[in-house]
Amino acid sequence: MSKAAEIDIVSVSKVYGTTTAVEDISLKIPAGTYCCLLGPSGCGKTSTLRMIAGHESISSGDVRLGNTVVTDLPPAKRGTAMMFQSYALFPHLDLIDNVAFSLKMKGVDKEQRRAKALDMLKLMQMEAYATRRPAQLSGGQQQRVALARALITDPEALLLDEPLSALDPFLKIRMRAELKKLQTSLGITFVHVTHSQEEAMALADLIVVMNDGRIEQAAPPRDVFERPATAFVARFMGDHNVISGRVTGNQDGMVVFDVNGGGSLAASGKPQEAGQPIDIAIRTDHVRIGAAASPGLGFTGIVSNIEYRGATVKLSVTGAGIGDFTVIVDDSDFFAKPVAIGDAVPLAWDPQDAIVLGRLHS
Ligand SMILES: Nc1ncnc2c1ncn2[C@@H]1O[C@H](COP(=O)(O)OP(=O)(O)OP(=O)(O)O)[C@@H](O)[C@H]1O
Repeated sequence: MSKAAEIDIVSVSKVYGTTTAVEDISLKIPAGTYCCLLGPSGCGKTSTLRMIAGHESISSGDVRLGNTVVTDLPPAKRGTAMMFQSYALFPHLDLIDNVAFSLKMKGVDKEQRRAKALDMLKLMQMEAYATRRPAQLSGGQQQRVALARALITDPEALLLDEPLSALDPFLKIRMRAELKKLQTSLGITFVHVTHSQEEAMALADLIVVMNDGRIEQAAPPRDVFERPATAFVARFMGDHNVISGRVTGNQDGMVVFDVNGGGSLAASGKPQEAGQPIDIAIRTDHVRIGAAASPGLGFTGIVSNIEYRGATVKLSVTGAGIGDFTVIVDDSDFFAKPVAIGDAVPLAWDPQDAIVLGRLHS
């Protein structure tokens, strides 16, 4: 196996006619990282992946793989391999010939390429199916063959475009674990495009959250979840309340702000100028039912919905200019002191749990 390479994306943009799909992004993906490009449909993640692969031209900027600038190199000369969403297997070829295909293109002789293809099928535990055709395989097996085919060139980086989206939910979780294991054992750089935050959290060493052609945050999963950089990231990752308002002052290391059309709250963050717009995030599971310890660290709202989820209960609350606030409480806490729809409940949180968010697009 070849070694992993760092991928360095330097001020890269992609313009299709009048659409800017990717706008001046810079990103370093360290060698051997499992990186997930995460974001909603149309945010530019596939375009970014295809520019790394060389399947899409780069409108401006550079991509470097290891020490080589690959911006103008064709896909086969980059040291990357791509696995497509649909797997793109050839229906008329058996698995050996499917896997051996790129070696055939490179002019490797038949015996040698078939032997290597069999090795790759062994790596993916598919050697018993070597003479079958793709249509005779399950979705998960087809995916393994597609992986074998991508890995046969000993790439320094494997690029995966929504690799799990064609699988049923059960298989998705199983293949997710297999992808992670494969990346760990090969040690090469993986870049995996997904719109599922759950998938990205489960797999990635580095999550790159994209929105509207730009990078909102690039950080390890726990940082992205615990310290979302922007309101977009907090909302996209889920399990956070985002509250917007305008700064009124700074007190005791807290920024004090008026909620749009509501009361006054405080959040941990650097001092800000009065009148500035502000967004803060509070994790839904870090909110308590009870009185706030000091002003600005809670509000009283009306329960608008209650959902039982087994281990937890989800409360929807409105109040103090906050239209839609979610509280996740442990089932035992909830049932020890249940509340009902229409009840007024005091909610509170600790100072460090109200985080001031950055504003990328303002
Ligand atoms: N070949 C193309 N020609 C014109 N516009 C394109 C082309 N490919 C992508 N786009 C546009 O560029 C933007 C980003 O697309 P891209 O496929 O990179 O996003 P994505 O985040 O991968 O979305 P999805 O998850 O839906 O694949 C979108 O607005 C899309 O319509």
